Amino acid sequence: MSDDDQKPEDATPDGSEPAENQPDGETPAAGEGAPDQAGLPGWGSSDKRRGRRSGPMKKGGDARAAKQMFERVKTARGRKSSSTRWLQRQLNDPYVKKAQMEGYRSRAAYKLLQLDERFKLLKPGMRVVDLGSAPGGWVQVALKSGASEVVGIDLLEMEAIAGATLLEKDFTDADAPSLVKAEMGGAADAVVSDLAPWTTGHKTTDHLRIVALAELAAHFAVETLKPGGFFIAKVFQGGSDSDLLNFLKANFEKVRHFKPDASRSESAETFVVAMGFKG
Ligand SMILES: C[S@@+](CC[C@H](N)C(=O)[O-])C[C@H]1O[C@@H](n2cnc3c(N)ncnc32)[C@H](O)[C@@H]1O
Repeated sequence: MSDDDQKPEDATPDGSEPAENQPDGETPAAGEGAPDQAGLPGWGSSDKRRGRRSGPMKKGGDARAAKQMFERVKTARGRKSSSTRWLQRQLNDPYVKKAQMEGYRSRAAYKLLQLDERFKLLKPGMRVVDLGSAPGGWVQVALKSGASEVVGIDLLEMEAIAGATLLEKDFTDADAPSLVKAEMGGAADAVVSDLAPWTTGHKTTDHLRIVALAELAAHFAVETLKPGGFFIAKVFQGGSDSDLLNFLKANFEKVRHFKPDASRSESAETFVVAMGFKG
């Protein structure tokens, strides 16, 4: 695989963060346009979002506002310090604010937008499968790009999005791929996967779990895509996923790695993008 597209400054080593019991690299945006976090099982409990460092404070008014937020967070009773760190990071994350302002359900939306900006993937009329779709940021991006059909699947319940079919199901269930295909009712132009297991903080374990999901997604893509279609999957940097890469290279014209700016630099996540499905 060519790493031409990999930004070296983002190549943080795995395990640079303390143990976290949360899907790596993404959390839903709070506030307007975002689902009520408490209403999302798994995502809803801030106790599950642990161990993140906050970003740097901004100068001027933003800094004052951030400090007020920080103090409010700091003095909250009964909240674990890990939850306070998560909340503090959320409050200071520019992509969380942008998602709230622009009506995206998650800051993850900007990852797909930036992947699309880099590789020019999404086109009007496309049929898109979104694996690990909750709370729905990528679904929104696909629909905004003019997708004619979007089918999303997630372990978590998702609030409906007009124009999309959303399945609440474990994608690793034996019948999940056929259910998604049945909902599509035909071949797809794109299979995108932001699937992220809860991380344990153990580098090797986390890497193996995310690669297993990415491999499952890749095999599904090869069974589902039209010739010329594309596949995106979240993976972790710094591990050996040569089986996945060899599989993608054998089935697609071009395979690249790319870490969008919206992917936090301290997160080990990156994305593999496979274009031009050979059919
Ligand atoms: C990073 S989040 C996805 C964010 C989404 N792309 C967005 O834009 O809102 C990862 C999602 O993968 C889901 N997930 C993890 N393992 C899964 C599985 N086995 N089956 C279905 N969904 C899974 C999690 O529930 C979580 O919602």
